Amino acid sequence: MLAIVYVERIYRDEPFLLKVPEGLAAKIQPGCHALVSLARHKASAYTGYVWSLEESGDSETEGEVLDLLNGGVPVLTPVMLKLALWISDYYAALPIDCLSTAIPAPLRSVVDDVVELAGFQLESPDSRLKSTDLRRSILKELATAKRLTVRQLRKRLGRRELYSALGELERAGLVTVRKSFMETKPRTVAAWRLASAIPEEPEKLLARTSKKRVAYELLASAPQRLFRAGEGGISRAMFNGLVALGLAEKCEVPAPTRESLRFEEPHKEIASLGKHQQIALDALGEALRRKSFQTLLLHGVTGSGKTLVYIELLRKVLTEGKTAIVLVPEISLTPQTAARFRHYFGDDIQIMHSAMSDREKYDAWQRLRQGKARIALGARSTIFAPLENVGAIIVDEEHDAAYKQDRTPRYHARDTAVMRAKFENALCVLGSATPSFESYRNALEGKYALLELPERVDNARMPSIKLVWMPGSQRVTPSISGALYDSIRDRLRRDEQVILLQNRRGFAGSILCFDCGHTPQCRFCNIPLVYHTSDQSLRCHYCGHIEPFRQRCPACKSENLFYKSSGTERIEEELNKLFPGERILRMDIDTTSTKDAHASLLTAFREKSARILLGTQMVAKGLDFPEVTLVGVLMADIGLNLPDFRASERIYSLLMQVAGRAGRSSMPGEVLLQLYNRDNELFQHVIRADYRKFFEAEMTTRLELGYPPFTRLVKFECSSPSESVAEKGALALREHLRPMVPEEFGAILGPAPAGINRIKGRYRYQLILKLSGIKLPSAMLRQVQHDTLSAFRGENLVITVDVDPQHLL
Ligand SMILES: Nc1ncnc2c1ncn2[C@@H]1O[C@H](COP(=O)(O)OP(=O)(O)OP(=O)(O)O)[C@@H](O)[C@H]1O
Ligand SMILES: [Zn+2]
Repeated sequence: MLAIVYVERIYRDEPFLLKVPEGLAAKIQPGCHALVSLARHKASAYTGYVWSLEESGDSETEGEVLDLLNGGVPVLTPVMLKLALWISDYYAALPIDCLSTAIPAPLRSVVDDVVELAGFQLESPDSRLKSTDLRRSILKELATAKRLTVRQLRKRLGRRELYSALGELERAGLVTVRKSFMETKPRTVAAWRLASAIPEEPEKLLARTSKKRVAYELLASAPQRLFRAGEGGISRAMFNGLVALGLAEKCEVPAPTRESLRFEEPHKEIASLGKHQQIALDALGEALRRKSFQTLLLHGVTGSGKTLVYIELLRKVLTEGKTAIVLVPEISLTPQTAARFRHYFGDDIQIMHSAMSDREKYDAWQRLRQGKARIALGARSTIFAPLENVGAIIVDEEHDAAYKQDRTPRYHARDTAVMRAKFENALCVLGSATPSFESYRNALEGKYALLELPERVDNARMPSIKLVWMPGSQRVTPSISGALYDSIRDRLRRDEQVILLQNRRGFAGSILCFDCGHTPQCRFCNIPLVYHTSDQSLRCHYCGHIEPFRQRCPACKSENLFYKSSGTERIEEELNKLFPGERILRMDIDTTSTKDAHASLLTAFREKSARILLGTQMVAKGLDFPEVTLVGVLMADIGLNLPDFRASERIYSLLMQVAGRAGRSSMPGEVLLQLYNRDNELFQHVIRADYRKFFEAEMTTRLELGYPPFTRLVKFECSSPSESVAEKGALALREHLRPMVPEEFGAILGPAPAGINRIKGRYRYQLILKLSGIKLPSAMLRQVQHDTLSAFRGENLVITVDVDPQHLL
């Protein structure tokens, strides 16, 4: 028998044709993780993934399969194999990179696994499995050494069929094979609760004002509950002091996993679905019953109750005996959503968190693989959850750019979700208040079914949105207008809550005039120019056009220019002056870098220990706080400075998302957008909050300028420590590309320096290939890459290819 295997660490497109030894022939299957030896690389063993199997023929083999890992159980289902190869083909990445991306790292490395003799043996080994030399030797080694790593066993017994033998022994209950993980975290932590038998008159033991009394009162307030050090501000020493007095007892509890240190929210019972929710759910139920692949776009305004529709759909999916995947842009930003899912599905849902340890990732994977959890919820890579019999894949906030992976393979999880649903014969549900143009266009053209939730649930109304034109407004501080100040003050008087967004998205080095609001643009591309300090120039990062810059606004000659985003910290100071004594929660990269900082900030806001939440983009997504009645955005138009044709789409969606945080209950919401470019048509669309109109207007521009979704883009990036090599590489690449792109089907733009033109000591130049109506086969794209590189051997040139880039910077 022969196996076709993609091998790790070998960078070639084609799989290897390998011999399968007799002993493995009965067990090997497509999707198995295999240990292999290659004829041309005798010295070391490699691992790889079995793609398919063939009868032996005359074809020449390139090595052989030595063994099967993971107990011979395939790590990739047939659908996953297909999906990985689709990613490879569509995103022009090596198949092996795509296959290994689909499997979590802790599963891929096996040499450190620990093998031990099983503790109890009820039957003698011989009655259960055939004894072979290798199996006997393994048992003998373990009898003396007690525990060995696979690496140690390999040294003693050789690697041939070792894993298979271990797998057999493990299945017969004779040995255990465990993953060993470098854990820095303790497995258990101490916790305290009120002692079960308390001495009489406990107060007498405690001085009236002592900290210990505070700690005691905390424990007494919830006698059954376990408290951890730090809770209620009580230290470990203080709790131990109570133990010494006989007032408390100490226990060991399992260390909280990343995911269980989570945001808790009181559950809200919902009597019935709203009218539109019910219509959408009925359509989804109908689609599910058809048992065939379909993509549906759920376009629901903010606060329309999309989450509940997902939950009801998932219930139906589980009832049908199927499994499901739910993707969210980032878990830590949406703890409320995660908490809701967990409430409904408990252990049936496996939440994948980016901060999980290796062990947690491994355990999560096994739970899903073994069907112990039937729903996987997580960010981008959760699209590879090892579930079988998938009934539905839900992509929440499908427009979010976080779904695109920014390293090889540069897949888009939303598009990958659609493909996986197709291979699984499942439903794919894309949800958003502001769908991506790609998805909305597909819906209008009938490729996707369109489901709409045009109203908020529970009689809540959409907030009213007003613009505050900064150049013509009186200001109370440099960043806060009188209008915004008055509104904040009103809310605080009524004891309502406020969310403030310091928008800095996309302020990537372009310039804004404080006086007239002008931003210099490329006259060829209609996108803002980027300021380069090194040579005092403005450059177009799309076409490469350069013009000199003299520190004055080209429109009004003012020198009062804004170059860099002003931070949230400064706004916080301004707010402190305006509202002395008011606690302000600041949420940005600096305040959320520590563990669980997100969850605790949001908890504080929910408990109303603060009424103002100020932050960057992080405050715009998914938050659901009924008492927020005002949303203020500082510099609402800054995103327009992004040298990217998607700038308007992104800023529209950011503003609609953040505006959507206001007025989600019976209290009406108000939104104030402070801006400079009031004339930009975008803001008229924002005020009207009519997505469809905005889409139509923006699509006209896209069509005129030939941008996606009317064309498809491929971005090439050439980087090198030498600027001239990077640039020459890009030029050479362009020459290789030119013959492949007939003029009527596309254009090559650039080379131009990338937005951040030097990262980690490497200069970056980029080329953008714009294709209309054709697709270049990925083999061709890789060939071009390869041919260019071969002329730059030894010059440290790296070329990356990004199909459907989300950012042109
Ligand atoms: N039928 C209903 N009756 C009452 N309340 C509901 C109903 N459906 C959902 N809700 C509540 O309405 C609120 C908004 O729902 P949800 O967060 O799902 O909205 P959404 O559409 O995801 O909005 P966004 O896009 O802004 O995140 C939640 O607090 C939810 O519990
Ligand atoms: Zn240009």
